[in-house]
Amino acid sequence: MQPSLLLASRVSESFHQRLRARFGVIEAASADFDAAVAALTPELAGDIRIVVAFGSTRMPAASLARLPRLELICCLGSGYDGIDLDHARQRGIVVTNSPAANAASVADLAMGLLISSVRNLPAARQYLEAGRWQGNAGERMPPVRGLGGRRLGICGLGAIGLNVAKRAAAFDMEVGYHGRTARPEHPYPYFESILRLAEWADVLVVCLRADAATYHAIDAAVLRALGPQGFLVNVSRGTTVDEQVLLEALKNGWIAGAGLDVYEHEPAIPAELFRLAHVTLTPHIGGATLEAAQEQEACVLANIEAYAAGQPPRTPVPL
Ligand SMILES: O=C(O)C(=O)CO
Repeated sequence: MQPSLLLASRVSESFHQRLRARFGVIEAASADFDAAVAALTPELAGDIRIVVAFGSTRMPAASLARLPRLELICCLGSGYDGIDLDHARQRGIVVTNSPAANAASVADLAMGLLISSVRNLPAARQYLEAGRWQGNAGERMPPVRGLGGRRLGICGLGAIGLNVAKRAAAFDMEVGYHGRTARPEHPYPYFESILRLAEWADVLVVCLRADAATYHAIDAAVLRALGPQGFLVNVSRGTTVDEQVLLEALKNGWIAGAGLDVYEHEPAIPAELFRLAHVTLTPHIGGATLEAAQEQEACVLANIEAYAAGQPPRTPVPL
């Protein structure tokens, strides 16, 4: 009998077919992992050896415990913060991610959010909708400072951060960064803390891995240091930013605006954010390009094939 695999996130048809060729694929009956696991009969749950899902899928110990023969969790994407890693470690469950597979895609979106923020795209649309664009010589939206020459502070110079830096250079921006360690092999100035980076930068782009060390790394002090002309873009995880403090900052003009793809309690978004015209919001679509999906799925397949052949996983995450 083929080992069972629980597919908890949407994937391409070709990937689905390849999984079906080797495993008994059980599709999650709900977009919520807990509900999907709760909906399985004990027999089905007892057969599952592999879970494939986006790494932001919340997989708490209580649900993982209902899969007693689980051996491998493969994350589509770079993050794996949704998984109770202590539980995985204690049970010897191997966890893999797809490092760098979606870095270009996420960096593209970061630039999109950056341009949208700096050039006021949500407000521009509202301006049109309100019928304020009248005649050729009529009222125009006030000019703003362009991107060229602005200082871009990257929090986290991993694969995504490096792709952001490359794109920013094409926009004639100055790049600096903060990360766990300095990376002298890259030409950008290193700042010893996010606070120092925020003092220097006009725009902060957050590309941090979510863990205990980066929880609420963007706090009141950082936002105040970024200042009333500054913008925040977050394409990493919502937990890296204190969302309540960010709301205060946006409402009270501590910063000029924000572009957000990720939220602290996804998929819930504070309703107040929708009322702010200087905020661009997207529903965690950083990695949602066909190219990224293809690379992520190839990486998951390589890990699953190694597992099926009794070999070490290709891209395990540290447990
Ligand atoms: O790679 C990931 O984990 C993502 O969430 C991309 O947005």
